[in-house]
Amino acid sequence: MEGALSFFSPSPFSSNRSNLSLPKKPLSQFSSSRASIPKVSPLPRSSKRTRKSDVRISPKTAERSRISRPLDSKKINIQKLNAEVSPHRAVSAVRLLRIEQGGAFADLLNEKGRKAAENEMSYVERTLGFRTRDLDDRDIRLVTDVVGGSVRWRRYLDHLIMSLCNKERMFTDMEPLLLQILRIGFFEILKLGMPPYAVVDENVKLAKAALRPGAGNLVNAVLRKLVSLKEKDSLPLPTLEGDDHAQARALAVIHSHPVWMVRRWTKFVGQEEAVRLMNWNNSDPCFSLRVNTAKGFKRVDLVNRLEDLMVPYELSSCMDDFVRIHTGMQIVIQAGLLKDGICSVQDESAGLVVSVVGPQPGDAIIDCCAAPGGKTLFMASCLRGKGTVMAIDINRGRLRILKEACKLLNVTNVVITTHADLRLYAEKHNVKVDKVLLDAPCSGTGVLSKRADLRWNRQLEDLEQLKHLQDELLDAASMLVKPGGILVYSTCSIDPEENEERVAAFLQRHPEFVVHPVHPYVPPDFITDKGFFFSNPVKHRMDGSFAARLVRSLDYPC
Ligand SMILES: C[S@@+](CC[C@H](N)C(=O)[O-])C[C@H]1O[C@@H](n2cnc3c(N)ncnc32)[C@H](O)[C@@H]1O
Repeated sequence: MEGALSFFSPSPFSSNRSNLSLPKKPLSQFSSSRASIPKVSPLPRSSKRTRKSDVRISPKTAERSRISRPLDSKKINIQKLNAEVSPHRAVSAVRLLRIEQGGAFADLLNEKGRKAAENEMSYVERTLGFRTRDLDDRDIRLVTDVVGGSVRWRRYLDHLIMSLCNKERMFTDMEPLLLQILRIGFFEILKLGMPPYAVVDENVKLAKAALRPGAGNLVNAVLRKLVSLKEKDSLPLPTLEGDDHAQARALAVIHSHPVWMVRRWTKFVGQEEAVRLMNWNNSDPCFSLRVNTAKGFKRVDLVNRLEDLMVPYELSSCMDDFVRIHTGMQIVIQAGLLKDGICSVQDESAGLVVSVVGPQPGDAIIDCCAAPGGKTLFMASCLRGKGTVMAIDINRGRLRILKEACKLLNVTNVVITTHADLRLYAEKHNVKVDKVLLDAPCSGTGVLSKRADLRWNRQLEDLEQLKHLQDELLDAASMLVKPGGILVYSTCSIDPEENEERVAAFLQRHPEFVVHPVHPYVPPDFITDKGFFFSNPVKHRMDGSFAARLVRSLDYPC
């Protein structure tokens, strides 16, 4: 579970649709050609070939699209400015292209907001050969919404795009940039409710400028077809019919998830609950802030700052140091609340896992898979300067982020970082401590609302590998627990095979451990009948997390 705000963590920008200020021009100004919707027909063979070469990115553009260091903004040639194309669409299209090529995350604009925006524009220039005007705050919000949303709704959008192309080949052969532009247009019309003809017009302009006039015509035709079908309320979406598999496929399109996830959740919790979960995953993420007590701040200080900034908040009902905000994260960032170490972005579910560990001043704790450090930092602040948290992680880059965060939050005096593979570390070192947290690598199915692209990066086959790794890491972590000490196993997965089943398998292999029910540590609403902690995204309106508290018996020799 990644609780700390970092480049790897979810974008802190709340996707706040109610804050969207839609294009201010009257509709009529955008709808230059409301004439009949051209039919998108397959091209004749000969012209198709011509067109195909036409639609491919030229070698020069392809070269530009190669992902490398962004240009120095000072060297930018003003002649490359294209004032016609809307900045958020150009940036979104290039960003989506980079995500597809594996060169970027969906959650893009972190606390370095302005700098990130400048970098994004450099990528636009490299890829498209022109810049647009700079992104303003509204554009940044739009990029966040459009990129996150287009990634999240990809299966749904692609189903519709494919249905509106007359031939499947036309969709499968579509050049990547053109596909991104169509996804943006479909998402803006169907999910952001932007004025449709403005969306058509603007995306046509982008396609013409970024590709060629023909691509603009195609975007025009397909988007207008969409607008017409939407107006008639007859979008070509699958219906819930047939056997379980057919229904899962239909749900996977309608709610834009992988079929395997739909099938799995339907099996575990039933179709209705699976649909609720998918709706949650598709909803705008809500963020929580943890006040940094290690720097002497109290929750009331954070609340006062939020009130000054007019950011609406809710006090967490289950965690004293936390507040929830649904909107206004960008304001929080710009006001420097994170940069100044007043608070961190951390989901309450991650905070509750720390409650299960129950760190007390004077404890010696090992956080086995610690980076980027959300839980390490919270545990460290609970120690109030007495005791230690050893933060182990195999990933050097993520560990570096953790170290920086320790400095920012003033907890370097109690945190020791160790770059190691936990399995090797546990074998080589005879260290035994009071409390060990293993926040294991997992499928992340509890955090899909915040991690827009995660659902597409996970395969069913990954589960087997993950389960194997989780078992190995549990065995290693158990070696670091002193007799009478505590081992907390946690994940940000909602899958029983990564949670209860891993604990059951561990207890079979390690009779020296028993389950210690989590009743004293978290509210009753979060406790399973086996005494584990579990936050259910639908029920608790937070990320899904699991934690088991295991105690090493005093009677077994180490
Ligand atoms: C779920 S994340 C941990 C999130 C972290 N606990 C937090 O709250 O910010 C899992 C971490 O396990 C680390 N990891 C994976 N395999 C590991 C291994 N063999 N030894 C140590 N760390 C490992 C990954 O690098 C990743 O940072």
